[in-house]
Amino acid sequence: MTTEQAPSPGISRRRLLGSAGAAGAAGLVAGGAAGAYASEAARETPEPLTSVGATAVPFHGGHQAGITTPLQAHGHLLAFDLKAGANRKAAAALLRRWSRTARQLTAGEAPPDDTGIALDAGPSSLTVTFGFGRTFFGKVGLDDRLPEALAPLPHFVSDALDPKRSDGDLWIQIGADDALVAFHALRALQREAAGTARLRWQMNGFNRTPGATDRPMTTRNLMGQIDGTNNPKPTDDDFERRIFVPEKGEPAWMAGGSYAVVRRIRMLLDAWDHLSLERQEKVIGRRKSDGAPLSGGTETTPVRLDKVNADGSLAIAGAAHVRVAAPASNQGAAMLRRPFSYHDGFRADGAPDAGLLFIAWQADPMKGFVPVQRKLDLGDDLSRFLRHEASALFAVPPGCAPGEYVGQALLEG
Ligand SMILES: C=CC1=C(C)c2cc3[nH]c(cc4nc(cc5[nH]c(cc1n2)c(C)c5CCC(=O)O)C(CCC(=O)O)=C4C)c(C)c3C=C
Ligand SMILES: [Fe+2]
Repeated sequence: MTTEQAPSPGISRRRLLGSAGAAGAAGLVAGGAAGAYASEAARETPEPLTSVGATAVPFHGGHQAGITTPLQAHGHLLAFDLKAGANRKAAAALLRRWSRTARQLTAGEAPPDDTGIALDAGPSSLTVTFGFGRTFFGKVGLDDRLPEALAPLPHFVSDALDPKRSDGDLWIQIGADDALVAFHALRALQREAAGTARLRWQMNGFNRTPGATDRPMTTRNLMGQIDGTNNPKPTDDDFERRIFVPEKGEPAWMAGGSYAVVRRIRMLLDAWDHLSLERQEKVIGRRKSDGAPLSGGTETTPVRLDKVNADGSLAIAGAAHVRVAAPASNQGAAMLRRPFSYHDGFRADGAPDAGLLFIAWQADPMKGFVPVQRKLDLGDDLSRFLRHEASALFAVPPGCAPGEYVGQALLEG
C-alpha cells in the first residue's frame, strides 16, 4: 500500500476567524430583541462555539464515519459517474484527494483554495462517507473485485424509479449539523471531482436540529412519526455482524465495510394527513405522540406482535408497518436505517414533493433490505402512502488510517 502525502497543515477555521478579527461567530445568544439587533461586529471577543459547532467526528477509523454516527440535521447525497477515459489510476487519485479533503473538513480545517463558505463555523459533526456502485468496477478494469453483494436490487411492485436519479459509479454521503458546513463540504468535494467524474444526481435532506427538543429523542419523519426506534443498536451482540462485512468476509477489501441501499421515497402527504390519528397509528403499529407500540408500554418497550385486544383483534394489525418489517417476520433480516427527510418544493398537481431519503446499512443487502422490502411490497399498509422514485446500492469500504485513503485496498491492493 502506498501512503498519501501528509496533508499540508490546515488553517483552523476558528483561527482564521480570530486573525480576521471577525467577532461574534457563535451567534446571537442573549439580550432579547435589543441583543438580536446589536451589531455582530461590535463584539470584541469571539464566544466559544456551542457544542453543536464544536463537535467533531473523526474521519479515520475501522469503519467510515456517517454509518453509526448520530443523525445530523443536514445531509447531501451525491452520485458521480466517471468521465470517459478516467481509469483506475485517475479514480485512485480522486479518492486520495477526496479522503484528504474530507479529513481536513471534518476536523474543522480549511482546505487549500478554500471557498470560505464555512468560515467561522466549527466541524459541526460533519461526516463524509464514500461508496462504489456496481458500474464503477467495469469502467476501471476491476471486474474481478466486484462484490457479489452489489448484484442489482430486484424489481419491486411499488417501484416507479427514475433511472437518472438512480445508481451511479461513486457515492458521497455528507452529513453535518450546520447547513453551511454541509454545503461547504459538497462544494469542495465536487470541485475536486472535475476532470475525473461528473455529478449524476444529488439529493438534499434534513433531520431535527440538535437542541430543538427539550431532551434528546428519536427524530420524526414528515408523516410525523417517531422513526428509528427499533433500529439495531451498537450495543447489540449481533450489531457488527449484521451491519459490517466481517474481517474474513468477501471480498477482502470490503472487510469492515458496509452496503448502503439508498431509496428516494416520496410520501403522499395529502392522503396521509386526511387519515384519522387512530388510522395513522394502526398503519404503523405505534402511537404517533410518543412512538410507543400499540401492544403497550413506552417507545422503547419491545413490540409484542402476538398481543391480542379484549375484542380478539391483534393489537398490532396484520398489515401494520412494524409487523411486516420486523426481523421476526423476515427470518431475522435487519438493517440500520439512517435516513434524511427531503422537501423539493411542490409538484405540478400542488402536492408536496417530500418524503424520505431512506438509507439502509447492512453487511449484505440480501439479508437486510431485499427480503424486508419484498415483504413490504406485498402487504404493508404504509406502502399505499409511498412512492419509491429512485434507488441505488453502494459498497462502502472500511474507514482508513491516517496517511491512507478510502478504497485504497480496492484500487491498489
Ligand atoms: C425495506 C425496509 C424499509 C423501508 C423501505 C421503510 C420505509 C419507511 N418506514 C417508515 C416509517 C417507520 N418505519 C418504522 C420501522 C421500521 N421500518 C423498517 C423498514 C423499512 N421502512 C424496519 C425494519 C422497521 C423496524 C421494525 C421493527 O422491528 O419494529 C417505524 C417505527 C419506528 C421504528 O422502529 O423506527 C416507522 C415510523 C417510513 C415513513 C418509510 C418510508 C418513507
Ligand atoms: Fe419503516
